[in-house]
Formats: sequence, structure tokens, C-alpha cells
Amino acid sequence: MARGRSAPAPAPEPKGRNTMTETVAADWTVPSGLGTSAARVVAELTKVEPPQPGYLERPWGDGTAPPLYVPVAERIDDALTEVVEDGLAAWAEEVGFEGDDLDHMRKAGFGRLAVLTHVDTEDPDRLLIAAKLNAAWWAADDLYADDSDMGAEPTQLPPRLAIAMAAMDPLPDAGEFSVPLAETLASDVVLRALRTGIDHLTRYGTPSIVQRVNYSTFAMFVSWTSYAAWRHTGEYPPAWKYLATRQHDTFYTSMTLIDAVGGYEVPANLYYEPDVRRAAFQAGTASVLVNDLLSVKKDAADEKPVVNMVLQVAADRGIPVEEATEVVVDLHNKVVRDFEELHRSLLPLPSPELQRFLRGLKSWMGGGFEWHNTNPRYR
Ligand SMILES: CC(C)=CCC/C(C)=C(\C)COP(=O)(O)OP(=O)(O)O
Repeated sequence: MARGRSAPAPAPEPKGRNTMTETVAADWTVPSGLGTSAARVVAELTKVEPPQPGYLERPWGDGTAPPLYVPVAERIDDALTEVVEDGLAAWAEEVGFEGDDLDHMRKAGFGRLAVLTHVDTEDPDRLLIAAKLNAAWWAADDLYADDSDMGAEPTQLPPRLAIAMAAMDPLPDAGEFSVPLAETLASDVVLRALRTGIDHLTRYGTPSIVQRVNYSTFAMFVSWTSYAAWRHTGEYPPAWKYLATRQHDTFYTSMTLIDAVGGYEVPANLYYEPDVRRAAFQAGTASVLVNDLLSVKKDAADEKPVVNMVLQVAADRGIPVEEATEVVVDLHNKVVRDFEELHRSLLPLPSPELQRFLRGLKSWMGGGFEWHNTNPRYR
């Protein structure tokens, strides 16, 4: 609760499709659009703070581990999901996913992820920005980095990622040297997915947003190369080192899309303001810890086991996976509570775009949990 303002009264469920009611409040409209006037901002801030959906403890997985403290999933909309999934499937075929890869893509539900996490728009084409880019990132992660059965090979990962950067952020003409590059970019389904995903974003986002997305992706790629080295040498890292590496490889990257999908922009100097950056990192890290918690079995099963916070804690401490799971649940819950507190402290800042973005981080965490916990990929 922002200092000096009264607490929001609990209110009925928001209109529409929310199925989570425990701590949800009703009117979660936010100021929208660029250029909202200062007078309006002052008026907004002197009003009673709009009620916000809350947090709750949710059971997860098979229900045996302690609950995860997460924001409410604010929107579950099967009809909108179907529209976005259809658009995504058409794109996936166009880009050239086929056979098992296409099947994999269809079953993963990246359209559903977009609808669950970007709750402040109902525009399917904007939601497709998130659906396509998440699908492309995951395809790179599975096919290049993580899944040996799908062709991932640690020693090939760094050069593949270098070319992936060229796909996302086109290079200036280098004469004859550009010819084989262009052929390579056209010949690989992951590269085509990344390129066309960025093209879709470019139709809606400013150059500043597009490069924000690119550079957070490239930072994420550096973390992937560390995992590849560990898997190649078999010298796995202690949990602290894995976590430090993982924090540049989280759903922070997915969250760089929040404002573009929502139809507004957080100016760069506000986006990178240290507290805002910290809040976004906390949201991204919490969401990726949910991913690690739910993918322990999948990650341990690969012929070259994938690094995972639960597995690293278990190895460091010589404890069973169940006990390590509790440690990671505690860590996750701490990170979410830290985010909650930081978010509260930032509420007085007079930027509607920033407030909407912070709200978007929270919504993303809630939807991200819902997606992971109901996704066959993690069952
Ligand atoms: C959507 C996105 C930013 C993907 C890039 C990497 C990432 C944070 C994940 C795919 C999640 O991590 P992980 O590789 O462990 O995912 P799976 O367990 O394979 O789903």
C-alpha cells in the first residue's frame, strides 16, 4: 500500500473471465496510452488507489511440496486462447516447423501463455508478439541448448547463438560475406522463427523496445553458453553460481514485451531505473524458479542433465530432491514477497506507464505460474 493512501476495499470479482477469486479485487483498470497529462497523474495519485488483484499460496505439481506464493492468475480465456493459438500455428507452419517440432510447438501452448500473462490487451495480433517470440525463444532453447534428442549439442551452441543474434538484429551489408550469412539465416527454422518474431514486434514496438528485447535475449544467450560448458565438461556449478547465471536467463526476457503487447511504452531511462530493473528481475527470477521446480524430472532425464536450481541444491547439500524442492520453494516465495514490497514502494511514482508495467510484471508472474502448473510439458 502506498504511504499516505487508504487501503483498497475488497471488492467483487473483476468482470469477465477471472476464475481465481480468493484475494482478487474488482476494478483493475489502469491509466493507458502515452502522454497522459501531469494533471491527470496528480488526480490519479490523490484518488484512492485502484484495488489490485492479490497474491495467494497455491499448491502445484503433484501437491506434495509446500505451496508457492504467487499473484493471482488474472485472466483465463479459452476463446481468446484459441484465436491466438490458431494464429501461432499458422505462423509456425509458415516459418517451417514440421513433424515432431510442429507437434511440439502446438502442444506447448505458447498462445495460451500469452493470453494468461499479458492480461491488459485482448488484441490477438498484439498477443501474437508474445506468442511468437516465446515460441521462438523456446525453440532455440530446446533445439540448440537443452534437448539432446532434438539436436542440442553443447559445443555447437555458442556459434549457433552468435548467428541467432544476426537473425534478430540484422547486420550491415558485408558484400560477398553477406551471401552465405543470408543463406544460413534462411535455412534454419529457429533463425526464421526469431527473425519473424522480431519482425512482428517491430510492427508495434519502437526501436528502443526492439533493441531492449534483442539485448536482453543476447544476455540470456551468454547464460546458455555457461550451461553448455557445464554440460560438456560434466563439471556442474554450485547452486549460487547457477542462480547468478540463471538470473540473466529468466522470463525477464519475456517480460520485456509487456508494454509493447499492452500498447504503450515505458521510456528507456525509467525502464532501466535500478529499482524498476530490480523489480523486473525479481519477477523474471520468481517465474523461472517455478519453471525449474516443475521441470526437475525433465531436466534430470536428459542424457546430459540440464542445470536446474533444485538439482544444484540437492547436489551441493547432498540432500534428496524433495528437500531441495522445499529450499527452492522458500527462495521463490522470498523473491515474490520482495517484489511485492518493492512494487508497493514504487506506487507513488507518477508515471502511468511505469505503474502499468509494474502491474504487468505481477500479472505475468500469476499467468506464468498458471501456465506452467497446467502444462503437459511439465507433467
Ligand atoms: C521464453 C524464454 C525467455 C525462453 C528462454 C529460456 C527460458 C527462461 C526458458 C525456456 C525456461 O527455462 P528452461 O530452459 O529450463 O525451460 P524448460 O524447463 O525447458 O521449459
